[in-house]
Amino acid sequence: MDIRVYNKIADEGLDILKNKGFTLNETNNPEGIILRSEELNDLEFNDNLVAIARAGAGVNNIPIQRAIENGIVVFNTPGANANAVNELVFTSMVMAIRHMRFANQWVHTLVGEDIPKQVEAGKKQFKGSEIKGKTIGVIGLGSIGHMVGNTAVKLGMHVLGYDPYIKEEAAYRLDPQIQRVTDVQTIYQEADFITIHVPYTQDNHHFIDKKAIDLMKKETILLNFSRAELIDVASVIAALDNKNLRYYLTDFPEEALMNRSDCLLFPHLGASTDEAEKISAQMAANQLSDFILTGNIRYSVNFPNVQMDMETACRLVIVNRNIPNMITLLVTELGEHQINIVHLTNKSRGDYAYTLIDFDEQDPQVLQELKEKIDANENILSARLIRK
Ligand SMILES: NC(=O)c1ccc[n+]([C@@H]2O[C@H](COP(=O)([O-])OP(=O)(O)OC[C@H]3O[C@@H](n4cnc5c(N)ncnc54)[C@H](O)[C@@H]3O)[C@@H](O)[C@H]2O)c1
Ligand SMILES: O=C(O)[C@H](O)COP(=O)(O)O
Repeated sequence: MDIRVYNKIADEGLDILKNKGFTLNETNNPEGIILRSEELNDLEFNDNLVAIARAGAGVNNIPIQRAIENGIVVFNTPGANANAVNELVFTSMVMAIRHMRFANQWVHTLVGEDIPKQVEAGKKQFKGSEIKGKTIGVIGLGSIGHMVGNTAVKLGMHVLGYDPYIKEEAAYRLDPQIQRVTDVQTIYQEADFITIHVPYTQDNHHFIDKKAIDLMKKETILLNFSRAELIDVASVIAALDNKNLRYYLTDFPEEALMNRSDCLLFPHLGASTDEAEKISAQMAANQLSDFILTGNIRYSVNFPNVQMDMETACRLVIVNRNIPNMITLLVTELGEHQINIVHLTNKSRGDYAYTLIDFDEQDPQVLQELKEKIDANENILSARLIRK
């Protein structure tokens, strides 16, 4: 069993894979892929590939729809790097309004034995302001956004939160002082800081565009630690130029933003901490290896959670279209091969469904015939046999 590793995945995750008997990067036909931000949208899937695990949150670098059609399960690691991003968001806000970039640069220019005196004389040029008492608008209240909102409350900010798709468990985690708004325009019109924490999809390209920026208060500070494509940078630059926006703080630099005193640019550092890299790699490795070894699914972005203890000699793992009669078809096929089903579970999500069937048949010829029969059905997107 081989896993293709892209990007710098923490050793703690790779060790999990090795300890479970996987090899890393040894073949051109791996069963699984583990990655961070590697762009895979044009990747041609190899025959053995059954799963892709993203050690991190964003999956816009993975061709999810094409993966589904090939029966490939895609995972991410919700929440694993949320605190790292949360801390960077507030660091960047304080850096901006306390002029820390320029203050630090200035101090490094000082020479002579009277530096303390020069510091006291020169510090007035860097007088800043505080975030306490200001209003922050948080767009997206998931793993990162809810933490940002809660931290902002603790720092004495007034928090407006917007997330029409928030999951119930995320809503429970929100500090009650966060004011939920049902219209994102309220955030544009009222916030001093606006930070966006939503996944990038084709539907929300330039989520924050000229129209949105035109609604913002003069001197708003805009933060983007989610994805470059969520924000129309040309409109950001125009608003910075005419002082309608005060600062743009982002993890996604591009040429047009370079060398501006009103931008703080970071090299996509949100998740780059020892802690986040370790937890993300461990979660991704566990999800990927469990799926390959048992068929169980946790935290997939394109399939439902499915967990069933494997107590039999053999398990059939099926990805199929979510249409009538699929279970009947599978059960009939097993019956025709005189196979007695011990456990069966089936869950669907949208147009696709996932089925695990446990039984004790071990005759390789019978199993091979069964798999070929099932594979031949056009509504079965993938079929796999796992032996204990
Ligand atoms: N800079 C970094 O290094 C870094 C690190 C982690 C995540 N990210 C980015 O941040 C994104 C969010 O991460 P997360 O872990 O919080 O994800 P998440 O899935 O936990 O939360 C996303 C939230 O956005 C909400 N949402 C979706 N569409 C929305 C819309 N149109 N309007 C308002 N809310 C909407 C969802 O309901 C969900 O609550 C990731 O997809 C990734 O692109 C960047
Ligand atoms: O979506 C994410 O998790 C972040 O953008 C982190 O990306 P990285 O793992 O490449 O640092």
